[in-house]
Amino acid sequence: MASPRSSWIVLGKLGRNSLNSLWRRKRSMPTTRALGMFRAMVASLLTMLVGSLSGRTTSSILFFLRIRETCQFGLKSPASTLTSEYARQLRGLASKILSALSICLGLEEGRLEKEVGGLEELLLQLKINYYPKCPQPELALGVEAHTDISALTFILHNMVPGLQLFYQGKWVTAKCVPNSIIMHIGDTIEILSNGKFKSILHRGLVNKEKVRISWAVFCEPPKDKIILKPLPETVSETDPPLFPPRTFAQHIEHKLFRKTQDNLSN
Ligand SMILES: O=C(O)CCC(=O)C(=O)O
Ligand SMILES: [Fe+2]
Repeated sequence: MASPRSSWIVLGKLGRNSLNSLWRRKRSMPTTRALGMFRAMVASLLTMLVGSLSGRTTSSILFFLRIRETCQFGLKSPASTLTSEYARQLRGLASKILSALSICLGLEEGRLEKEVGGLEELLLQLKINYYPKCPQPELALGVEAHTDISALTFILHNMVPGLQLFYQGKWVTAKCVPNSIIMHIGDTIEILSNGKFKSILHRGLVNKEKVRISWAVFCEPPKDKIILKPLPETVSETDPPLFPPRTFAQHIEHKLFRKTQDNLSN
């Protein structure tokens, strides 16, 4: 496997070159998709601009891509080959981790993998987070506290601290360990395991001196095909189901609705 270090260099290049490449290839793409991508990028850049003009330093999602689409765009650069290789390797890693988690739950090895859609349906999505430098980091928040909706999330970053995890009632800054990859368990696994594995609450902070960039790959089940609910083996009389059955799409909707309600009541 390409080492995490070489992978983030490559992904960094992808982040920098993607606007140009997409512009160049825009004509050969279906118009609606090209427009969609373009709008998303303009929105991200505007967020950055408004943030810096108003003195409010925000983090920006600079880019949001499906890895499979990246490959289909056929970006003719070493980034395209390495990015798809990175996706392929991550997919293998996800399988191994899902096997280990299944065994921990007393399930058959391939069970969780099957429950999240198997090889065919599990979707890998890449999101690049760009955190601008901020002279007063205590007044700004990059990515607000959340849990990931994914089954698993894999993160590489440019070795600038900023990721924090809510652990034992406190925010703890994740160490920057060279040549390592960060993995989160997301809501999907929390639901299937009936809360035996926790989807970790985390956030991203801006840094006073350095730009921070992170590349997060979310491994997600299909939106509508699968009903997510605690697996029967994880439920008992003393361990009743903690989550109602919902598709992934319904789970996202439920989270957004809850967030809106929370905001309204604050
Ligand atoms: O920037 C990071 O390290 C984490 C970002 C994150 O939590 C996310 O994109 O969901
Ligand atoms: Fe996250």
